[in-house]
Amino acid sequence: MKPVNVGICGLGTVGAGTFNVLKRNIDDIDRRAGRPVRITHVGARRDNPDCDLEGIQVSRDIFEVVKDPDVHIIVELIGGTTVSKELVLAAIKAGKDVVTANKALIAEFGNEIFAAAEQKGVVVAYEAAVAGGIPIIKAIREGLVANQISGLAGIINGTGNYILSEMREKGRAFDDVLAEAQALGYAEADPTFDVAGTDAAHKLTILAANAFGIPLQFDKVYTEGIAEMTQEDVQYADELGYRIKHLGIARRTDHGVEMRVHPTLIPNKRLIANVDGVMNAVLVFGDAVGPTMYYGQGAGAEATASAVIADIVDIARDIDSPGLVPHLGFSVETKDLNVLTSEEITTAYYLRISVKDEVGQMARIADTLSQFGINMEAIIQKEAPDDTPLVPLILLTQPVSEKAMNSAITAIESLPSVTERVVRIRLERLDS
Ligand SMILES: NC(=O)C1=CN([C@@H]2O[C@H](COP(=O)(O)OP(=O)(O)OC[C@H]3O[C@@H](n4cnc5c(N)ncnc54)[C@H](O)[C@@H]3O)[C@@H](O)[C@H]2O)C=CC1
Ligand SMILES: N[C@@H](CC=O)C(=O)O
Ligand code: NA
Repeated sequence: MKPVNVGICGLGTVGAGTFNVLKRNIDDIDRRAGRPVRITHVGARRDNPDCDLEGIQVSRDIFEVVKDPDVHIIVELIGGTTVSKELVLAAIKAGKDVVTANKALIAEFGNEIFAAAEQKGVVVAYEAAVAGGIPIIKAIREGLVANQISGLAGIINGTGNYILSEMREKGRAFDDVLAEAQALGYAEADPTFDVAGTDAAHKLTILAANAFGIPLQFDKVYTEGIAEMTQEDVQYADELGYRIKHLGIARRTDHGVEMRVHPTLIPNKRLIANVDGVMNAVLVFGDAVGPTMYYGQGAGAEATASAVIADIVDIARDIDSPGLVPHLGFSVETKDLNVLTSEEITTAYYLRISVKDEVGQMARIADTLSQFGINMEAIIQKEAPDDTPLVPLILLTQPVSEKAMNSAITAIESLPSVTERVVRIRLERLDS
């Protein structure tokens, strides 16, 4: 069989991982692909000491890789959305298939990129862009094709989960764990993408499009990060039988689609509540299959390389008849499912309210909540910490619209006995 020639653009964490795993496992990969898969050209600003580039053409200008007539597949691993977009569109224009790990690029410009690829009859594959090594795109787009998917919830940022896990298990400081995640190659070039939830929002955009057959709509994802998480809330949640995880949630309701990313309390008996460290997990609810969960390493050089190479092999297998699976899983998209605003979303809540230690405060707060139709499921009152006269009240509510919760919190914060901001974290049972 004729070999398929691969050009890698970007030789950082994932680029080097891809280069080395492909080299290490080449015998099995070739047998699986049914033809030799060869890296013939690398585009990199500088050589990477982890990669032996002997016998491989190296260009400092990545566009030289696209111009190389012998390269069939362009692997974009430079990140960002400017040069990478130019590179991917140039590759498509040149009639080449593309593999990318770039979730920002796909979430923000995927509609345009896929349209260009379909017009040209080439493939843009992006398994590595969501949940690293977990084959979640393949699972949703192919394995679950029989199902109407009602929703999904995932831990889809390895850096964030690593930080939250280390804070909870070892009491480590946020910045210290983030620096370690950067050194391990988990974090984005700009780690605020991880911390502020943007990276998870990019991935959720892609998951929701594949689950529901809707266009990519990154700008409609409600996004909160993990920067404000405190040890205090992690501990109180634990006492109530919950873990706090940073989740991406997409759900199809009678009123529209929810797309949101935020810290979430989950009952600690759920499998997904026990996914720790850099591991990711995505729970998908299909009407025929029921709940299924996909678990694995969400970041890191070789885990991500695993997904990049899977895409390369998929393309190599179908090189003469590409494009059998639509880019976002559906051959016909629906534009009829509107995306709900955050105020329209209904969830249960964890609230931590610091009140002056005076008689009747708990009743006053319960009364204020009930004025907005909010029922409580649980309430605990803690001792005032040594350095403050304020008593923490911890409440769990029944599901309520965010609009009602916003109004209730404004009313509570205006009570004379409440002098600090109310902490709120959404709570999901994840049983359907
Ligand atoms: N690190 C991880 O665990 C994961 C990363 N990704 C994605 O993979 C992509 C690459 O990420 P990393 O490898 O972590 O980043 P990185 O920063 O380690 O590597 C990027 C490489 O591209 C090079 N580069 C950037 N612009 C270039 C240009 N114009 N010409 C030549 N080289 C250029 C940089 O010098 C660097 O070596 C990003 O889109 C990222 O979001 C996806 C999943 C996991
Ligand atoms: N920075 C990302 C890398 C993988 O997508 C993460 O931490 O999950
Ligand atoms: Na993946």
